[in-house]
Amino acid sequence: MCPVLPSVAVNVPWPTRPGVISFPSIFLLLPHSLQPQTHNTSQIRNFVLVHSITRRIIVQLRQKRVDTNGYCGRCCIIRVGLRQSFHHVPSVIWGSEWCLDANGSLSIEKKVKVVFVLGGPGSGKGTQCANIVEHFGYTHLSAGDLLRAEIKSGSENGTMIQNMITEGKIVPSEVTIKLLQRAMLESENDKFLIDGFPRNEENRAAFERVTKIVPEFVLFFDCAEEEMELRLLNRNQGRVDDNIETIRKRFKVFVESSLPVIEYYSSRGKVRKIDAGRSVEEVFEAVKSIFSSATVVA
Ligand SMILES: Nc1ncnc2c1ncn2[C@@H]1O[C@H](COP(=O)(O)OP(=O)(O)O)[C@@H](O)[C@H]1O
Ligand SMILES: Nc1ccn([C@@H]2O[C@H](COP(=O)(O)OP(=O)(O)O)[C@@H](O)[C@H]2O)c(=O)n1
Repeated sequence: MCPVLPSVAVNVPWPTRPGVISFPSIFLLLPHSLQPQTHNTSQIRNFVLVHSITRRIIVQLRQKRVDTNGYCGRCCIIRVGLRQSFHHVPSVIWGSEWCLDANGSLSIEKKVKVVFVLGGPGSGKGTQCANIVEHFGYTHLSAGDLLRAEIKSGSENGTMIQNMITEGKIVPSEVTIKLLQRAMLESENDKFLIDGFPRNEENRAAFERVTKIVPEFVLFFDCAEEEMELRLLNRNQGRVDDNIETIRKRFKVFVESSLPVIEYYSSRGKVRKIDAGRSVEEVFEAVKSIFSSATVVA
């Protein structure tokens, strides 16, 4: 019999340490027979730790039949926090790293390496990211793709996101950052190309404040507007924003809001600028040399 999980409202706090996605609220899934008030944690052998209880996780738990050691029936979820009680916690569950935080509470920690991929609309970010994924083992997270998927999912923010994209405007950081964080946590990889983000100062500052992640470097695809316009008009992906009116708005937003972000990182020596007006192959040659030397340095 599969465990029956109670629904739990979880308030997941923002992470607090540099380069680490940390969720101090850890939940222990236990067979009902081991109630929190009565159990001796050293006896617990049959459990799953999860960072937050989402519908997706509940479905996964049910499918995985976590109750594998002969326990059956109801399960309960308790919040735990004592370091000494959990010395026998296995180190890896579902590909995430687990450890104790500075306060001695259990947390999921996932150290991640991030490269921001920036450039005007149509500069070739997505095209080159696909190549980088293939050659350098990164996971590609396109902020635009995540936002479009959110619209499709029927999310309560869907209409707002749809309107912003149609107008070429930038979606509030909170929404985009949550999508990026979720995607990073759900991935088993620890190296991410974040494409099309941060797109303005608010995106940049909020991401840094919330995740404490500092990018390894920023890949900047520099391309003339005329070339980008031609590429977008020929992109042919049925996007609502690839029409001349919205394209012009996006160019304006790029110059006014995104270029200052690139300048910010440039003043900190983080920007690797590439002439993106050349052929896909030539651009990728330049990209390769940047990633090859970044790998050597790391
Ligand atoms: N170097 C290039 N030369 C010509 N066309 C390109 C080049 N890079 C990308 N494209 C094409 O231009 C369009 C926009 O590229 P894309 O990678 O989607 O840009 P972005 O992600 O920056 O908006 C796509 O149709 C793509 O096939
Ligand atoms: N950080 C981001 C990235 C994209 N977006 C929205 O998504 C649209 C498409 O972004 P995209 O990165 O997929 O495509 P390009 O404009 O780079 O071609 C943008 O014009 C914004 O409306 C956003 O609001 N915030």
